[in-house]
Amino acid sequence: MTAIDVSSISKTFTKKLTHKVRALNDVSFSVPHGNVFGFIGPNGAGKSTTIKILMGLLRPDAGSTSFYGKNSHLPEARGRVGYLAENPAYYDYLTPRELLEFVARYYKVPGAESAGKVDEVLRLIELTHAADRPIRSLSKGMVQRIGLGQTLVHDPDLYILDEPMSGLDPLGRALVTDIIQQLKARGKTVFFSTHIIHDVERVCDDVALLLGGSLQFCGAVKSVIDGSFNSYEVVIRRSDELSPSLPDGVAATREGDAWRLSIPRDSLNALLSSLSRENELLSVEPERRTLEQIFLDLIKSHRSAQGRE
Ligand SMILES: Nc1ncnc2c1ncn2[C@@H]1O[C@H](COP(=O)(O)OP(=O)(O)OP(=O)(O)O)[C@@H](O)[C@H]1O
Repeated sequence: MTAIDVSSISKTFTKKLTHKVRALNDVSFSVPHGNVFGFIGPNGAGKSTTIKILMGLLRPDAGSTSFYGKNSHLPEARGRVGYLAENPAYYDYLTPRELLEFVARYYKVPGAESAGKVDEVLRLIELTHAADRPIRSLSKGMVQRIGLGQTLVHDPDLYILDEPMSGLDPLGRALVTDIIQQLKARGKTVFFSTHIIHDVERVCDDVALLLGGSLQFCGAVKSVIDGSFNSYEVVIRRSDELSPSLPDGVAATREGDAWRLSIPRDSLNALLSSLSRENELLSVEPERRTLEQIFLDLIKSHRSAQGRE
């Protein structure tokens, strides 16, 4: 079942009457139900514009979006969604408990369940101790956690979170990634935008990269990382000079009675048989790059291609 479908959306903003900004250019992707999906891209790539179109806060110039097969702008489609906006503003004289009770009433959570649900969410976002203090007296990170909390109150199937880790310290980020993992374990779908690619690598099944309003990549995180390596790290035991001598392109460092070699993928087979004849092989591992390194390279090559145009 497809939770989110984005089909060929485009959006151009007009600034100062004449200046046009093409924020999205024919973007399409879909998110299967039960998936944790990371939506990444540099500042101005079009992430928030996509999310606002999904939530019906902006109309696309072309294309369409749906939640579970229904136009995402319809109230019955949006009722299944918990949404965290990029820069949410709350009535700051309310307390976290009052705000969550308000959200529960808005989503018609039955009165008998509401108090228990609000307490559960306060516990989950670790704000029980501050539940009855006005929001204006809370830190930025606590307010960000309330933002996540208000998406959880009506227990929706789908979560659309615009930068849920923004403004959080490492403990706060770990809490958010933990909540996302709990949602996944309960069969929920989570779609979130972020600049923190490391968090995508930790929690996401799939990832999409948006650059300059166009989708550059969309696929499984595991396949990006598994497919990205182009060399192997080989460790051999040998306390004197290596034999046979190494060809160009192979880096070697000595560590005590072992040597650590970095061997290009296409030279591995040939070299491994001669190395193993004269040395004791300790390990052979692909030298994987992180998702961050892979995407930074993609972003840099996109920018240099744009510079050449
Ligand atoms: N209301 C608007 N009027 C004019 N231009 C806009 C408007 N909203 C967004 N833009 C422009 O559209 C482009 C995409 O912006 P968007 O906020 O979607 O990017 P983003 O990927 O979410 O960036 P960030 O990571 O900085 O939040 C940018 O060039 C931005 O200046």
